Amino acid sequence: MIEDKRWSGVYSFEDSSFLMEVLTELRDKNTDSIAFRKGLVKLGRYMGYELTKTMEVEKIKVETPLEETEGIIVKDRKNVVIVTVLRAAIPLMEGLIKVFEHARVGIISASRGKAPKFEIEMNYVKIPQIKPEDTVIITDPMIATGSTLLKVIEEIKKYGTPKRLIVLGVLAAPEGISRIKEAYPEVEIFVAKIDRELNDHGYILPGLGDAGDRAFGAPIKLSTLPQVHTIE
Ligand SMILES: O=P(O)(O)OC[C@H]1O[C@H](OP(=O)(O)OP(=O)(O)O)[C@H](O)[C@@H]1O
Ligand SMILES: O=c1cc[nH]c(=O)[nH]1
Ligand SMILES: [Mg+2]
Repeated sequence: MIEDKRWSGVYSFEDSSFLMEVLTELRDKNTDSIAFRKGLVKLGRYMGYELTKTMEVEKIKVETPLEETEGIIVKDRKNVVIVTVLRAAIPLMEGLIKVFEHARVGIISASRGKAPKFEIEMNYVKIPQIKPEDTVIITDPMIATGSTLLKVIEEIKKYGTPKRLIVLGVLAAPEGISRIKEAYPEVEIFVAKIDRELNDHGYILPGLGDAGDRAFGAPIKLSTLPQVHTIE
């Protein structure tokens, strides 16, 4: 993992050829949604594993069948709250929870409106109580304008003050990172890669497109459905 010099507490995994290969598959426009979801699960799992390297460990004694020896436990692994931002973070969370199997899980729905306002609709929030010993990991694959995460972090803070507040994503734009770090300097950000910029519609370049749509298919507005059935 590499700390980006432009901010403090912002890390990418560009030094991991394995993670960069998974990211390359996600970027590819020909990758279908099955492979896309699998890629996100993989990234969640292996970025979660990398994250454990930043956690406090405690030395313990362990009895093998033959003799006593030294071992360790990663203390903070047991005090994790994963907050999943719908929709695109679902597969990422599936991978992450394999590393943090004790995690309590919060779910927040967030949907970003169109440019230039990027208003965030957030109407489903279920978050467990956050304790001082907790590490909160917010999972959202894309940090674009940062509007979604600013609103999500503001909400999460109502549930308690954790030991660490971490954002774990796949791609980020510098604009989004700067907005989050300005508002919440204590938040740590871990992403597979920091991309170049945003386009006029708020999409990350070179990016991977709309993560939610690529993982689950593009939603349609009910009003555009042909009225083939009537419900009596
Ligand atoms: O940093 P921002 O500019 O706020 O954009 C990032 C958000 O956009 C996407 O969600 P989207 O609103 O597309 O919802 P979806 O996951 O249901 O597709 C993505 O999953 C982030 O939550
Ligand atoms: O590039 C982007 C920006 C926001 N949300 C996405 O899914 N992709
Ligand atoms: Mg989307």
